[in-house]
Amino acid sequence: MARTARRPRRVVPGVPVSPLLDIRELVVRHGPRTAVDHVSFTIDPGETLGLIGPSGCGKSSTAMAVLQLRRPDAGEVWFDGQELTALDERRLRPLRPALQPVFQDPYGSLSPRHKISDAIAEPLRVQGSWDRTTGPARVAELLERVGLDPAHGDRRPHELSGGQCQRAGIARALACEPKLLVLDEPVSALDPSLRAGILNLLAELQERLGLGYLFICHDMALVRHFCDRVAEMREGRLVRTTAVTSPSPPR
Ligand SMILES: Nc1ncnc2c1ncn2[C@@H]1O[C@H](COP(=O)(O)OP(=O)(O)OP(=O)(O)O)[C@@H](O)[C@H]1O
Repeated sequence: MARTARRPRRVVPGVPVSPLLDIRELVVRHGPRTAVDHVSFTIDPGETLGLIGPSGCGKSSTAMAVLQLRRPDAGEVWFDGQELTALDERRLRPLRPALQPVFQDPYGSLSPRHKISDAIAEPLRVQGSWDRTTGPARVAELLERVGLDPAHGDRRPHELSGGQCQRAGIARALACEPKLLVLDEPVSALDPSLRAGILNLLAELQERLGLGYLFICHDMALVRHFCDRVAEMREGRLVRTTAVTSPSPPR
């Protein structure tokens, strides 16, 4: 894998940073099975926390609860100073755009029937920020921001490569002006030659926009390469959280 820029976070000494995301004693059950068992962690603005562990240890269940796509069975999710777990759906709705997922399967995250430009415009329409005059230029700007030609907006997902499609998915997430991206194995389905490009894009967006990332992954080398801290899960529990002190050597 080509070298990916992991830049040190801009932290002003002596100035405390309030966490963007604060997960407290999170519990998610699927029927009798406890998938997430009293998990706690924080993510600061501009920070990347890697969440790693074997298949079935509860990473995606944690992600779904963070996104509030699955309400947890116990525990608290605090985001940007608000307790999401205390809000009903009506009060949660305006906060949802700030928490955006990017999933593993780039084709599965976009409707096969719709043009890429429509997929990116949809969150703008839903939020009521779509304007027929300025909207298309905003979509073009988002496509350019993720390294796509605005002409790609006229294509459908199957007419793009996996890497281009993942970039379009990221553009759609950015349309919501998020503060946190939940990246669930965002490069695992991609050809290794495309992975560094997506990771570099994510690093650049984080630098520019100060986004927090929850980066879910199976691959410890990749997590150490890309993240500021690493949280390890086993059988639903968080077994350790460690800071990544120095970037892994180039391969
Ligand atoms: N909708 C569901 N219904 C029932 N059980 C589920 C459901 N989703 C997950 N599980 C179970 O909960 C446990 C945790 O699954 P989860 O998908 O969160 O783990 P994961 O670490 O993300 O796994 P992977 O890396 O394979 O995606 C597993 O035992 C899984 O079988």
